This record gives sequence, structure tokens and C-alpha cells, in this order.
Amino acid sequence: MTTFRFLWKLVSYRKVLYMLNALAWSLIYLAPIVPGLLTKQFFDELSGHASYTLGLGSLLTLLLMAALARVSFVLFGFVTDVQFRFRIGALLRRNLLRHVLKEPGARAIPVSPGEAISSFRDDVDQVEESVSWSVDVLGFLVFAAVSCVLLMRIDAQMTLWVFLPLILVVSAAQLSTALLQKYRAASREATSQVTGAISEMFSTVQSIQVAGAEDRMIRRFRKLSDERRQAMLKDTLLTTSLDSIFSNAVNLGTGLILLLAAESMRTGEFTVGDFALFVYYLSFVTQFIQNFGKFITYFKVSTVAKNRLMSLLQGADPQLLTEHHPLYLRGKLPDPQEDSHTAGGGVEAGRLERLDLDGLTYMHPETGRGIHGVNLSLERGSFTVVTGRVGSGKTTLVRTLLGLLPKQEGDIRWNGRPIADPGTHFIPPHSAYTPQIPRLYSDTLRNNILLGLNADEERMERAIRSAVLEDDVERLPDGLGTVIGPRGVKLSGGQAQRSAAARMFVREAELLVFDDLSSALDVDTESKLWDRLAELRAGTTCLVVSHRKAALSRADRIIVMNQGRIEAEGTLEELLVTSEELRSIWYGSEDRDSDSRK
Ligand SMILES: Nc1ncnc2c1ncn2[C@@H]1O[C@H](COP(=O)(O)OP(=O)(O)OP(=O)(O)O)[C@@H](O)[C@H]1O
Repeated sequence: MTTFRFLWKLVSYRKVLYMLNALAWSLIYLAPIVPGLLTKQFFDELSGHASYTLGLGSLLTLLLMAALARVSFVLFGFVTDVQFRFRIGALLRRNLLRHVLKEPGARAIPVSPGEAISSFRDDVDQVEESVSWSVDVLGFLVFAAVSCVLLMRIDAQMTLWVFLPLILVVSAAQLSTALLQKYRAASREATSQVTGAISEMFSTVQSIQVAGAEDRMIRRFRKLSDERRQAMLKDTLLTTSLDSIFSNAVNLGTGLILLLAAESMRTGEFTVGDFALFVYYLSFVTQFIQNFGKFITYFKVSTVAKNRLMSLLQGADPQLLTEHHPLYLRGKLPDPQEDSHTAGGGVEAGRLERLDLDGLTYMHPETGRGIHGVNLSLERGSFTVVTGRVGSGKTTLVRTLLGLLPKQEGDIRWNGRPIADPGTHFIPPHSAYTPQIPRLYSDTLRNNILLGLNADEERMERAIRSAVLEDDVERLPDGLGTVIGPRGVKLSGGQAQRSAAARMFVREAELLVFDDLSSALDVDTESKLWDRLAELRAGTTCLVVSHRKAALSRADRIIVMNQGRIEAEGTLEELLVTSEELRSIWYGSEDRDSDSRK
């Protein structure tokens, strides 16, 4: 999508507002025409060259009225500008955020969160700036046309000198386009690298301290900051140089006019009023030429911003970014649940009888590893354990099933019905999931478990009991109302995992998917958790990634993964006889389990 088309789509989002804004700024730019003519009249009257007289009082009144009119236009212009800018910026951010939220969870953004935030903030601002300045160009061109006609009628040759700098400015800006884009892209990239590094450092303070890596982190941060300084310097230097070209070209024009005017005035062809009009308009032309130059710069820079925003779409249709949607700036917001249902392609509640995976394939593009041709069937109420060595593809399998990674081949069928978009289907009440590393927020434990769900106390208590969390809740200073710190740092690893399990249980979904839930639990707690799950949620289908005996010994069926494929499957008894891989996991697990008990 070209930058012009991209900006045009944004303009057409609020056409009327844009036109009002353009009208306001055209009037602001046109307004100096009147005081210019009045000033000419004033001087012509004084020097006796006026063809008619208005009188000093009338002239002053008219000048005052012109000034008041301009002030009102400026106020109106600022109101329309702010309203318009806010709306197109909000639309861009809304569309981008919607896309990010709809992307398969594990690949939501292609950059670090810090870099994405910097794009949401700076790139959108840049685009806003460019659209906003476009109305100035319109106003300026109208002013240029009107003042050109007026001045041409007085002295055509001199008029040329007034407008010559404009041609110089446009040519200079055009010539430096490629370089400016390159420098701006580099400075934006360097800024995102720094923002990304700050966000990574803040989120991994503990790991940095434990690894004693403070000095190395600071060195890396210093290097990134240095690179940013250099990139910003080049960018600012070029932008400032362009600015100075713009203003000096205009100063040159002024000098030439003064020389020419002096000559013409001596010969008597040029009145003092004409001179005043030229000088008066020239000051505005100077300001407008600079603004025009700014617009050209912003337009070029917005190409860089547009490309960066598009890269966050990860190959999706670029039109998504400028699609027109309501912003709900006034009144009641629509129910988000309803919205996601209609947008998500239909989430019909449905009791799970049978889930089938047929030839499911996902290879991580970065490593070419993942899962290949996985076939699997889960019956209602079954407890299936996926096991295998580190890196055998267990997590990739459950993430692809849930639509957190986009499947590349294969079919998923829910009660025999193909699921086209797993990402919108495998959510509560169909399924709930606990990832390997639970994500908790700096809020109360209750809010972390509910995440906005409207569940009654009884349901909450059931979830907490299923997750074997009741004793921990009792010991917390404010029970469920205890704030658990950023990313749940006030909880132990096991408590965090069981809180994430409670979050899953409270959703009372048909299918529960656990990815290595029990890795921070002791054997007794884990056993209790599986027992309670069986007792409190009979009929729930469970898919569990684990290598631990507590889970393996309860499994109706075990799937053994090796290098992204299913190597063996069956009951524990069968596999202990037939699968070498399972035997090594089972007996290895014995050592690990006894270690964890020590
Ligand atoms: N985000 C990623 N990008 C690139 N390759 C990945 C990514 N995640 C996993 N892989 C690769 O895919 C393969 C399967 O990884 P996966 O995480 O599914 O294994 P796993 O069996 O769950 O391992 P673990 O027991 O350590 O969780 C591995 O070879 C891994 O290197």
C-alpha cells in the first residue's frame, strides 16, 4: 500500500472533520491577505498614492476585525485538528491492537514488547503528524494562489522572486528524501532497541542478579544507547540542515526583493504601499514555506512509520490497519464478550464428546523444528498424558492444537466438526489452558484467578479446592484479596502454578490442557491435585504434558513424542513393555521425583 493511499484511507475515516479542519486552516492561511491589503492602503494614503481614502479610524477598525477573525479561525482550527488527529491515531492503535490480540498467542508480535510499544506510540504519532500537516499545505496553496495574483498585478518580476524560494525548498527536500528515510528508519530502530532492552531488563531483574550479569547488561545497554545516539545525531543533523536550507532560501528571496524594490521605487513605478504589501506577504510566505517543507519531511517520515506498523501485522492484509471501525468515544462501551463472539467467528458452547487431530503440523520458522503429522484422539472424560524428552515437541503440540501457533497442515475436529480457526474455538467454555510458565499480574489473587470472569463464591471455592490452593489462601495476609506483586513475585513457584490452575478450573471448560503444570509441585501436592480433579470434575477431558509418575500412572493413554512425531502410544503397562523411550522417562522420573521429595 502506498503512503498516499494509506494516509487517504485515514483521512476518509473522518472526512467531514478533515474538511472542516482543512477549511479552518485555509481561512487561517488566507486571513493575512486582508491586513496586507489594508496595510498597503494605509501607506498609499500616507504617501498620496491611494486611488480612494478610507480614513485612519476605519483602517484600524478593519485591521482589528481581521485580527479577531484570524484568532477565531485559529481556535476553531486547533479544535478540529485535535479532534481529527485523536480519531485517526486511535483508529490505527485500535486496529493494530485488535490484530495483535487475534494473532495466534505465541506469535502475537514479531518484536519485543518494548519495540511494539514504541511503534504504537511514535509511529502512530508520526502518521498523525503527516495527515495533520496536509491541511496546512492546502491552506498554503490557496494563499499562494491568491497572493500570487495580487502581487503579479503589481509587479510580475518581483513576484517571481517571492515564489522562487518555494521551488528551491521543494527540490532540496526531494533530493534528500532517500537519505532522510534511511536515517529516520535507523534512529527509530535504535530507539526501539533501547526501549526493548529496558523492558527486558525490568522483566528479568532476578535472572540478571542471579547470573551476576549486571556489568554485562550495563555494557550492552551502553552500546545500544551509543548506537542510538549516533543514529539520532545523523537524523537530527539532516532534519536541521533541511530546515536551514528552507529558511535561508527564503532569506535570499527577501534580499532580492529588497534590492529590486529599491530600484523600482527610485523610478517611481512602485509605491510605498506596494512595498509594504510585498514585505507583509513575504513574512507569511516565509512561514508557510517552512511549514510546507515540514509537511514534505513528515510525509517522507510517515512512510517509515507506516512500514514499521505494517511489519507488526506479520504479513496480514495491510488494509487491516486502516479499516474503519467505531471508537466508542462517548456513551456506553459494548459488551466485550458479545464483540469477541461476533468477531471471533462463532463460539458455540458444545459438550465435548470427541476431539480428533489429524496430521497436525507446525514447524517453527526460526529452527525448522516443531511437530509433524500428529494424529490424536481424545474421548470425553479421558486423561491423556503427552510425554517425551526435552524439545520433543510437547509444547508445540498443545499450542498448535489451541491455535496459539498457526497450524501449517492437518485438521482438528471437535465432535467430528472441523475447526477452521482453533484460536477462537479453544477458549472457555470449550477449553482452558495452563502454560508451562504461568503469567500472573500485579493484582489481587482473586482478580488473577477470575481475570474478569463473573463467577459466584461457590464456583471460586471449587476451583481453589481443585487446585489444592485452599491452605495457601488461608495463610496469605488478605486471603484472596492479597496483592501478589508484579508477575506474582510474592507467591512461590508452586503457588503460582496452582493459582494458574485455579484460573483454569474456575472457567469450568470441557477440555483442560495442562503444560507441565506440576514442575514446581511436590509429589504429594501433585497427587492431591489429580485426585481432586477426578473427583470434582468427572467427565472433564484432560490433555496433560508431563513426564512425572503422578500423571503418567493416572493416564488412560500416554502419547510419547520424539523429534516432533508420535513415537509410541498406549497405556502405561503396554508402553513400559514396548517403549524404550517411556521406560527411560519413567525410571528417570523416579530419580527426579525422589530428588524433589528430598
Ligand atoms: N519459539 C520457538 N522458535 C523456534 N524453535 C522453537 C521454538 N519453540 C520451540 N522450538 C523448537 O521446537 C522443538 C520442540 O520444542 P517444544 O518446546 O515443543 O518441546 P517440548 O517437548 O515441549 O520441550 P520441553 O520439555 O523443554 O518443554 C524444539 O527443537 C525447539 O528447539
